[in-house]
Order: sequence, then structure tokens, then C-alpha cells
Amino acid sequence: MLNRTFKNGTLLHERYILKEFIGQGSYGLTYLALDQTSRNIVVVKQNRVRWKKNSRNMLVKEAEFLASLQHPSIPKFIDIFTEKKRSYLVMEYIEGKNFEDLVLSDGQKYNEHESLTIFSQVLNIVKYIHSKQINHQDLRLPNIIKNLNRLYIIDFGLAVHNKESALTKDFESLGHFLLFLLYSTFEPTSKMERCWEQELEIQEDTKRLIRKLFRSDAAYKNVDEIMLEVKKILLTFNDTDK
Ligand SMILES: Nc1ncnc2c1ncn2[C@@H]1O[C@H](COP(=O)(O)OP(=O)(O)OP(=O)(O)O)[C@@H](O)[C@H]1O
Repeated sequence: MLNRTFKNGTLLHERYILKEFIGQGSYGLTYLALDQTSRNIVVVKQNRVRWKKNSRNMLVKEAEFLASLQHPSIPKFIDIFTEKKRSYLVMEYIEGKNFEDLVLSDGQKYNEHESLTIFSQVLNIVKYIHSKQINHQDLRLPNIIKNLNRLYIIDFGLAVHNKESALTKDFESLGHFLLFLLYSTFEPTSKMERCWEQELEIQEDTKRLIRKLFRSDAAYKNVDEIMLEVKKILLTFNDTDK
């Protein structure tokens, strides 16, 4: 088998002891491992053998992006190495749950104020990423993680350097993220499916914000513009609506 997973306990690079296989990404296999140097649990991504060259390039690119980003809400780059013709990227392990699991498995509900507050925290991280001339391009629910202390964005496997189309993609994904949070409290009253603008009982300004995020002609020029609008909307809430 070309992409066989390693046994738990396998030692890599004389430093990382594989503890658990946690998933298969677009270009490789992902494990949790114990870093014997720091004694921390880390994430190890291994490139796929099948499309070796391309997946190695993706791994190197992800490593470069992670290394150029230093933010408490982004996994830290730890190591990159090649062993027995396979390449590995090691990064900080982010403990927490992603928003898909929080809502769909744990039944978490976020009202409009809470949704916008979480949204603005995510915007803060995206603002930092964009300030480094990087577009994430994969801001899906499984890549946004929450723990008791903070929110995180992971998986820079599809990131690119500043590109107009990538900016539109990031904003669109942010629109989907906000809609998903808002839908967590939605209780259907009829069997008829309506569009989100009819279904969700939210402020007109929030609707306008989402509509604008979905516009492919880049209605927002940058994250600052979005943040300003979210701030204004949040200020309109009474204490009882929070
Ligand atoms: N730094 C990290 N900290 C914690 N979990 C992580 C980290 N990086 C990846 N994961 C988790 O490891 C699993 C595999 O991740 P990976 O990025 O390889 O693929 P994916 O996100 O499932 O797919 P794709 O790459 O196609 O988007 C996912 O469940 C992801 O949440």
C-alpha cells in the first residue's frame, strides 16, 4: 500500500514518536506525535507518496507559510525533514474543537450577538494573515478551532500569496462561517425551504454584511472594512439581546 499509515510508536527523525493517526488531508497523512525534545504533543504531516513531487511542494509551501506567521492563534512551525524518501512537516498541536463539531455534534448554539462576536475574533486572525500578504483559501468550519482560551485557524495547505481571487474566496468562506453560526439557533417553522434571508431573524445590517461577503466583485476591499461594520452592528445590541 502506498499510503499505509505508520504504527503508533514509530520514531521519526530520531525525535518524534508517532502516537495517533488523526486524518488524511489533501496531500498527505496527519499524526499526533510526542516531540522528545520539547516533550510536547505535536502534529506531523507526511506527504502522499502517490503524487510525490507535487505533495512535497505543497508540504514545503505550507511550512513556509507557517514559518512566516507568528500569531498565538496560528499553529507554530516546528520542523521539516525528509526521511526514507518521504517529507514531513511538524507543527504545534492546537487543542480544541472545530466549529462544525461544536454545533453539529455538541449542539452549541450562538445567538446573533455571540455569532458576530466569534466572527470578529476570526476576522482578527484573518486580518493578521492578510497583513503578511497571505490568503488562507480554506477557511472552512473544520479549520476554525475553539478552546477555552481562544480561537485558532489551522491548515495552511491551500494558502497562497496575495491574489485577488483568493481574497474573494476568503471573504466568501467567512460569509459561510457566519451564516453557519447564525443557523445554530434556527428552528424551522415550516417544511418549506426558504432562502437564508427569509429564514433567519437577524438585523438587516447583518444580512447586508453577509450579502456583501458573498459578492464576487469584492465588495469589501480588506478585513478592516468588514471589522468596522461588525463593530457598528455589535454596538446596536441592547444588554437583553446579548
Ligand atoms: N495544527 C493542528 N492542530 C490540531 N489538529 C490539526 C492540526 N492540523 C491538522 N489538524 C487536524 O488533523 C486532521 C487532518 O488534517 P489535514 O490538514 O491533514 O487534513 P484535512 O483538513 O482533514 O483535509 P484537507 O487538507 O483536505 O483540508 C484534521 O482533523 C485537522 O483538524
